[in-house]
This record gives sequence, structure tokens and C-alpha cells, in this order.
Amino acid sequence: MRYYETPRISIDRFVEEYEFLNNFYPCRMELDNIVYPNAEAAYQAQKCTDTEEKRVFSQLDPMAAKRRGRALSPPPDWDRVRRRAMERVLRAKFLQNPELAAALLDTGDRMLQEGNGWHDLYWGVDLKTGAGENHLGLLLMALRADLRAGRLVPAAANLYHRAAFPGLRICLEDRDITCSDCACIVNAANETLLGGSGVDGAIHRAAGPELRAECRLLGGCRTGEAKLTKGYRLKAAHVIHTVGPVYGGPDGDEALSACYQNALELAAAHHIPTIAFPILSAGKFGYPPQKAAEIAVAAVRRWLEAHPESPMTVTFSCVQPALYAAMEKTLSRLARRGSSALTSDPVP
Ligand SMILES: Nc1nc(O)c(N)c(N[C@@H]2O[C@H](COP(=O)(O)O)[C@@H](O)[C@H]2O)n1
Repeated sequence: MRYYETPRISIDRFVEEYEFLNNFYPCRMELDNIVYPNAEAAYQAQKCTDTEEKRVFSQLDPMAAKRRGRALSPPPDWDRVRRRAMERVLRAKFLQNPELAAALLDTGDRMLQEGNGWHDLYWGVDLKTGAGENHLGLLLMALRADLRAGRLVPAAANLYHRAAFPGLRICLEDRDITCSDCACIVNAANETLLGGSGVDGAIHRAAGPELRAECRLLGGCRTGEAKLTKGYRLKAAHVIHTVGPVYGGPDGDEALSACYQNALELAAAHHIPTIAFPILSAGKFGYPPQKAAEIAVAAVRRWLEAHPESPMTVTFSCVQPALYAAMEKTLSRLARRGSSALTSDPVP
């Protein structure tokens, strides 16, 4: 949805297509020469005065960052400076990730408030009572006004890291999949195909409402299956939606392999040359990072080896540090066995 299409009602929870407003949303940002994987880690790190202690947060997923930040004793003037710390973090997040700045602008004049059920009355408001100071929402709205007026200007492109494993025809990026340069991206969807949270919400928000309209015609998707749509406002021309299993269920690992294989089969049938996968089932469906990584790599590798004539190259797009590390370990081990060529470069 674009700015002029948005109704003037408030956004009172930062979930689903508005999850990008949440500090837990995965996105790289640099602050004082440290690159963080999400705004929560960047914010919690500001409680440390020691740079090495701050650097620990560069490896933390949002929940781990929140826990570690809470266990620290903050500087004595923290209550006075924390709003300014959050403002710096939000500026870094949105100015260094232009697609997020565009999404913030697309919220138009809507009131932004972080409704929550965990009684945070400083950064948000209580969803039940409406009480709270909503400083996160206020800072986001001020940033939006600065972007709209041109007082703040986002970078031309966002920062990410790409590792190539040429012998394997596989790459690994720590990039938001909605910014992928591949012809097709894979969505970790649910059985309704009508959007949800996590990567599903991010893809639907970036693709626009036309994606949901096409998804409505598909009659859902069973676990392990894959369905194709257009990419609409995404850079990718196509989206393949697949439903991964929830961790711990019967035949889950086989279903997870089937997601990768069916997505690749569908892509090949439509002559798609490049495809980006998130690490399926490793988010809200609970697969442990190493297990999800091994199943992903084995399934893709098996398909590529069975189709040596295919021009397909596969990118794994992975925004969580623990998952990225598991993927890098798994792919490096395989590349050492299968190929001596291995490069790893920051982009752009
Ligand atoms: N590459 C990428 N870009 C995003 O914008 C994302 N939100 C994610 N998330 C990853 O997707 C996988 C499925 O998670 P959910 O079921 O959506 O929670 C998981 O690997 C997340 O880390 N990835």
C-alpha cells in the first residue's frame, strides 16, 4: 500500500506488515563503527561504555540482546539519555536501509504507537488500557516527518555481506530477502497463503496488496508444497510460497526438505535462473539453527546435483546472526569437500 492509499487510522501494533517498525525486525545498521543485526541489539549496546562489551551485541539476535541489556547495570544517567540513544538507533536503522525508510513514508500520516501486552508504558502503550507515553512511536513519527521534508536522506543502498561458494552454485547473504536481486524469492508462508508475521509479513508489505489478491486465488498451500505468484512491487519478478513444518512434528525433516525441492522444481519449470531462500522453519516454527541449516543445504545440494544441466544458482538469505553462522559453517564444510574456491566479500 502506498502513502496516498493508506486510510488515516492508527497503526497500533508493530506486527505483520508493520513489523519493520519493531526494534526486533532484522536489519543491519552501523553505529559508532559497529555493525548490529537489529535495532534492539544496537539500542541495548548503548548501555555499555566499553567498546568491546558493545561489540558483543553485534552478534546477538533481538531477544538475546534484550536479555543481555537487562542484565547490565546501565550508566547512572541512562533514564535521561535513553530517548536520545533510541533516536540515534532509529536514524541508523532507517537511513541505512532505504527500503525501510520508504516503508515508513508509506505509513502516511497514520499515528504510530507500539501497543504492547508487556506493560512497557515508556516506549509504547498498554494495548488494553491505552495508557503509555509511546516514545518509540513518537520518535518514528518525527523521523518520518524529517524524511518527508528532506531534512534526513536515506542512503542509496543498504549494507550487507555476501559469501560465494562457486563450486556449489550457492551464495549466502545476510540481507533482508525483500531486497534480493534474485529473479525469485521464496516466502516462508503459512497454509492460508494470506500473509502473517516474520518474513511472510515482510514480503507481503514489500510486494503490496496485489500479492495478497493473487494468493487468495491459490486455495492455500499444504506443508511441504510450493506455489508461484508474481512479485509485484518487489525487485524479484516471482515469489514462491512454501509452508515449512513446525519443529518437533512427525515427518517434519522430510517435509522441510520437500519445501526446498518443490520450490526448486517449480522455479526450474518456469525457467527462473536465480532464487533466494530464507532458512525455512528456523523462525517462528522453531527449528534449531544448525538443524535447519543442515537440512536446507542438503536439500538444495541434492537438487542441484540431480540437475547438473540447470543454470540455477541459489542464494540463502539469512538475517539472524546465529543462523548465518550455522549456514556459513555448513556451506564452508561442504565447499572444502566439494570445491577449493571460496570467497567472502562485503557488499556494496
Ligand atoms: N532473509 C530474511 N529476510 C527477512 O526480511 C526476514 N524476516 C527473514 N526471516 C527469516 O525467515 C525464516 C522464517 O522465519 P519466520 O517463520 O518468518 O519467523 C527464518 O530463517 C527467519 O530468520 N529472513
